[in-house]
Amino acid sequence: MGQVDPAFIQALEHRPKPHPVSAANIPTIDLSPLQLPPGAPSGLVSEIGDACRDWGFFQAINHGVPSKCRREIESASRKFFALPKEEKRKVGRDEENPFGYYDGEHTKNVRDWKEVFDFAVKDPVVVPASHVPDDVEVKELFNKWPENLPELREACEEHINEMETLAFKLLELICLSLGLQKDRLNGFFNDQTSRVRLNYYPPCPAPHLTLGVGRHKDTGVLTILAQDDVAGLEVKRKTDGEWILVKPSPDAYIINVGDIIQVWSNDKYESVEHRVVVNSDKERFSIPYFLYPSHYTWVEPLEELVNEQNPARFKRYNWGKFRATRNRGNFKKLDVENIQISHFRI
Ligand SMILES: O=C(O)CCC(=O)C(=O)O
Ligand SMILES: [Fe+2]
Repeated sequence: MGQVDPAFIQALEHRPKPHPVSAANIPTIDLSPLQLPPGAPSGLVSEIGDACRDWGFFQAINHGVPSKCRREIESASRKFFALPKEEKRKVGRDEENPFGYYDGEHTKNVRDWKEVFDFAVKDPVVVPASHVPDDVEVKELFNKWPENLPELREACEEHINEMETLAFKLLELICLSLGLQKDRLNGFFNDQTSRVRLNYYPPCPAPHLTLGVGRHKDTGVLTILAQDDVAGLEVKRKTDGEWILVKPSPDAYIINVGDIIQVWSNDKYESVEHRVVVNSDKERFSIPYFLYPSHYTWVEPLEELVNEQNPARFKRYNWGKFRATRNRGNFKKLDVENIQISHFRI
């Protein structure tokens, strides 16, 4: 324990189990029916609906993303994190702009054993100037790219294009599975605030005491994650609360529904807790793409999905202000719990 700063040490009940459950796995869904002509019969929509309802997570194969694109961003990410700290800090995150490199993130007030590099899908992206509810001012945020690694920017921009296509296909499938028109949600993304994170989890001398990312739920609409061949992601199984280690599968993407889908669907699809365990000898890389709506979106249960028998379970909240409030907590340790959708529960 002496080797690790106490800021990283998890409370006893949150430490990783020595023998995680890995016999079970999240559902695997073959997306190749998306290549069929429209209207062709397939069980895809109900498979997606079942996975979203029962797990909140699934693994997508035959997703149509070229493996070259995946290899290029993975390789550029490795090169970036291998740079000296001073180089990485040249594109460091600051209180004004949350994009770029950062190695001090806290999840639920415990420091994560990781380094990250964040960038927005739209550059610049428009967000609220502050978390203060009455402040209507907005600001533009620009991505920061390392000058000495131009291939990082190229690979990331290619990745964004591929992920965007996949994200909107998945969103259509999720809409259909909820009985909605397939484009029902598209209007929320006109000024989308989506972002991508490169995660680097260095080997850790005390993996039994720390986490790469503490338990959390993703705040956005959905997340598309590329993980490398080192296991680390654990998903909380809905049936019994057990942490399930997701087995890496080359080329697959791991999809999970975020808090916004939970609210839109009025709890039909829950945003499920997950975390990342680290290990003492292997480094691990992962790349989540977080699909986020326009900052001015008011998130609330969709009117088609509420009625007298099933009234709205959440009050509406403003997405941009929610994120701005959350970003304060990620940047420094706060004395209060981070903002959660549960605070808007009716
Ligand atoms: O690294 C992973 O496998 C997951 C990371 C994650 O959950 C996140 O960044 O929100
Ligand atoms: Fe996450």
